[in-house]
Amino acid sequence: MSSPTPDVPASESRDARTRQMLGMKGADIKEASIWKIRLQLMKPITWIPLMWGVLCGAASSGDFTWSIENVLRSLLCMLMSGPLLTGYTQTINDYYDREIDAINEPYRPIPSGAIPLNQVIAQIWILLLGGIGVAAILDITAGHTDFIMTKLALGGSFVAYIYSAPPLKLKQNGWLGNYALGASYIALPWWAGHALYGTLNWTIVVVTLFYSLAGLGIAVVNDFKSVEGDRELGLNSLPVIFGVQKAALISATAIDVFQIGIAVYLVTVGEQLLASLIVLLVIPQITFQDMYFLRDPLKNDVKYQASAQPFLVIGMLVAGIAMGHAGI
Ligand SMILES: C/C(=C\COP(=O)(O)OP(=O)(O)O)CCC[C@H](C)CCC[C@H](C)CCCC(C)C
Repeated sequence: MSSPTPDVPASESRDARTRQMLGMKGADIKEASIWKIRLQLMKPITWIPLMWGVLCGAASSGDFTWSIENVLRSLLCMLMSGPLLTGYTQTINDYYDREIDAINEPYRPIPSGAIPLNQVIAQIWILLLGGIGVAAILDITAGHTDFIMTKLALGGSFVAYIYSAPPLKLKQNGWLGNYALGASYIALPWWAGHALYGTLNWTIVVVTLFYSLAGLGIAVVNDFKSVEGDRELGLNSLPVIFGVQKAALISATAIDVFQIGIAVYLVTVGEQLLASLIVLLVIPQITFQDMYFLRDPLKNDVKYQASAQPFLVIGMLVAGIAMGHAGI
């Protein structure tokens, strides 16, 4: 084990290492193995929502049963959506952001020169092909003749590409970029989980795209950390377009209204009990918005996410179970 950098306190150095392993911001560490650098590029912390989305989809299919085979297939699907395809997404995002990062976060793996560009490109291809390959394996083992998992993996990878790469670079547009983010964290893995066990249908597609508008609200919360930089670089995030306070209100409204919208929909399909549970799970989120986020979005964005998000993600699973139960 290497010792902490001499002029940095041990606890700070440990914190930087943990941040590096998870791919969080503030991972400013000088010496690390190339594998840790590769992992840092893949930002493991961001895999979690996409892996969770697969569970929600499996639940909404109504056809998941607890067998070793099904558990293994779920794990394979999570490997595809998390480490492989989200890892690809994050690596390609850092690749196309390398010039901006050289100004804002020069210690990141690419601008700091910790990994050569040709190795980054190789990593992008390996993760992309790995993700598509696993999707094809899932299709073959599930007997899908329409190769739905492969199509979803290809579609998701394409969205990830246009999110980060010019000329479209969706992330430059506050609405489009954040909706793409919301949909890829809620709808896409949900469809994958659903299609793995059942048949993906238009109702599930439309309902989860509606749910993704709550994801848009969540994605906006992440824009408060970089308002000044985004303004200077011409990135039209919602806080840049509307100002901090109004953008926070839009974000909180989207988060609450679209979750409640899902609860209303569930009532219409006869799932009153689980719909009420979703409404109950929105209440603490509103409380944290009032306590932290709306009072000072710039200071409390991370604290708000950490406090409120668990209630949103539990609500997603409840919605998945309700849809499965209603036979949608
Ligand atoms: C790169 C992403 C977010 C980072 O954005 P940003 O540049 O603002 O953040 P940094 O400050 O950290 O640089 C995520 C983008 C997600 C993308 C729109 C689509 C992802 C697609 C899925 C990975 C595909 C999954 C398909 C599967 C489940 C079938």
